[in-house]
Amino acid sequence: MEHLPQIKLEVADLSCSRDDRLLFSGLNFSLSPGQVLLLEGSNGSGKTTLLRVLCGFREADDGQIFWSGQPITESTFFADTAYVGHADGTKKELTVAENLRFALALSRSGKYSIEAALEKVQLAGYDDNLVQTLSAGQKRRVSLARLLITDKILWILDEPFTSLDRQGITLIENLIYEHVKQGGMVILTSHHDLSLPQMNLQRIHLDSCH
Ligand SMILES: Nc1ncnc2c1ncn2[C@@H]1O[C@H](COP(=O)(O)OP(=O)(O)OP(=O)(O)O)[C@@H](O)[C@H]1O
Repeated sequence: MEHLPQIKLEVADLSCSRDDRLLFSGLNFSLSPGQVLLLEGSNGSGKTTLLRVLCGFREADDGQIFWSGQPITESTFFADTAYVGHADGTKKELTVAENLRFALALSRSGKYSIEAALEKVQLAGYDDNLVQTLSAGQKRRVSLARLLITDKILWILDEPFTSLDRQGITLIENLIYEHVKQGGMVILTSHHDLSLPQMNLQRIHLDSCH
C-alpha cells in the first residue's frame, strides 16, 4: 500500500437528523494512517447513518468531510475506501471466486491473491461454491477477503463481528491490526468489546454528540 504522507480524514461540524430526530450534531474528528476509530452508541443512535454519510450514500444536514484537505467528492476518497455494511455486499448467485474477481476488476489489487485471501479467512477450497450456499459467517468472511485482495487505505466496517464465531472475531481483530500497522485506517461500529491492544484507537460515543 503506497500512501501519501499527508492523507487524513477530517470531519468538521457534521450534523444529521432522520425523521426530524437529531442523531448527531457538531461532530468533529480526524483520522490519520495507523489509526482506528470505534463508533459506539445505543441502537438507533446513528452509527450506521454516520458511516453511510461518510461513504457518500447519504448527505449530512450540515458540516464537511475532507480527505487530504479536499472535500471528499473532489478527492480520491471513494477510490481509497472500502465499505463493508450490514449486508455483506456479495452477489449470491456468483461463486466465491467470481465475487472476488469482480471486486478486483473494480479496484487496485492489494497484497493478497484471491487464493491467499481465502486461505487467510479460512475459506480455502470454497472458490467454486455459490455464495448463496454459504453460511452467514462464511459470507462475512468473503467480504473480509474482498478487503484483502484490494488496496484500500480506509476500511469502513459496520458491525463486522456479526455472525462470526470466536475464531472469526479474532481474525478480524488481526486483520485490523495488520492493516493499520501498514499505514491503513479503519472506522468501525461494534457492540462487541474490541480487543485491540497497542493500537491507536479513538472512540466516539454517538449518544453524547447532540
Ligand atoms: N431507511 C431509514 N429510513 C428512516 N429512518 C431510518 C432509516 N434507517 C435508519 N433510520 C433511523 O435513523 C436512526 C439511526 O439509525 P442507525 O441505523 O444509524 O442507528 P445505529 O446506531 O446504527 O443502530 P444499531 O446499533 O441498532 O445498528 C434510527 O432512529 C432509525 O430508526
